[in-house]
Amino acid sequence: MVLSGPSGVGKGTILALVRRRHPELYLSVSATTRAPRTGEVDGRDYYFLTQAAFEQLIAENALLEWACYVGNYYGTPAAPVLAALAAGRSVVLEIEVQGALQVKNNYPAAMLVFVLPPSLAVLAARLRARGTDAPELIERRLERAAEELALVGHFDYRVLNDDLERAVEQVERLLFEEPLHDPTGC
Ligand SMILES: Nc1ncnc2c1ncn2[C@@H]1O[C@H](COP(=O)(O)OP(=O)(O)OP(=O)(O)O)[C@@H](O)[C@H]1O
Ligand SMILES: Nc1nc2c(ncn2[C@@H]2O[C@H](COP(=O)(O)O)[C@@H](O)[C@H]2O)c(=O)[nH]1
Repeated sequence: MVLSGPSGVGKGTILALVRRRHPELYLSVSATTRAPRTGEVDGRDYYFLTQAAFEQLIAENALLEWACYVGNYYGTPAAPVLAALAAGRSVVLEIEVQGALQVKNNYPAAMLVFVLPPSLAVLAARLRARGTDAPELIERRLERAAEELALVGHFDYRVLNDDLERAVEQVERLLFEEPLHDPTGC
C-alpha cells in the first residue's frame, strides 16, 4: 500500500496506530536530504543523507521513487521494500503525491490510498500545532497541499482523517481485508 496525502494530514499518526496493532507490517524507511527534527533518529525515521549521497542513489537506480518536496529530496530505497515483499510481508510506503504516482506508474498493482483532511483550514491548524516547521515552510507545504489535493482522482481509495480512530480502521481494512466496494467510489 502507498499511503499519501498532504503533509500534516495525519499519515504518520494513522500508521503508527496501525503498526501498533499489526507489528508484522513493514513500514518503509525513506531517505531524505531534509535535516532531522528534534527526536528523529537516523535509520528509524529516515535515512538522513547529503544531497550528493541522495543523487548517488538516484544515479544507481536504488530508489523505487523519489521527489523534490519543498526544497528537499525524498525517496524510497528499493532493496528493503522488495525484500519485504519477497518475504510475503504487507508493506506500506508513506510518501507524498508525486512519488505515489510514480509507484502506480511503475507498479500498477500497488494500492494507492489518499488521506484527506477535513479542510485546508484544519490541515493548516494541524501543521501549526505539530510545531515542527517554520511558518514560511508551513505556507509552502500548504501551497503544495492544494496542488496535491487536485490529484486525488488518481488514487484507488480515499480516507478522510477527521475522526482518527475511524481513519485507522479504514486503513486497516484496506490493508488486511478485501475491499468490498468499487474502488472508484462511484
Ligand atoms: N484525526 C486527527 N485529529 C486531530 N489531529 C490529528 C489527527 N490526525 C493527526 N493529527 C495531528 O496532526 C499532526 C500531523 O500529523 P502527522 O505528523 O501524522 O501528519 P503526516 O501526514 O504524517 O505529515 P508529514 O507528511 O509531514 O509527515 C500531528 O500533530 C498529529 O497529532
Ligand atoms: N516521494 C516521497 N515522499 C516522501 C518520502 N518520505 C516522506 N515523504 C513525504 O514528504 C513529505 C514531507 O515529509 P516531512 O517528514 O518532511 O514532513 C510528506 O508528505 C511525506 O509523506 C519518500 O520516500 N518519497
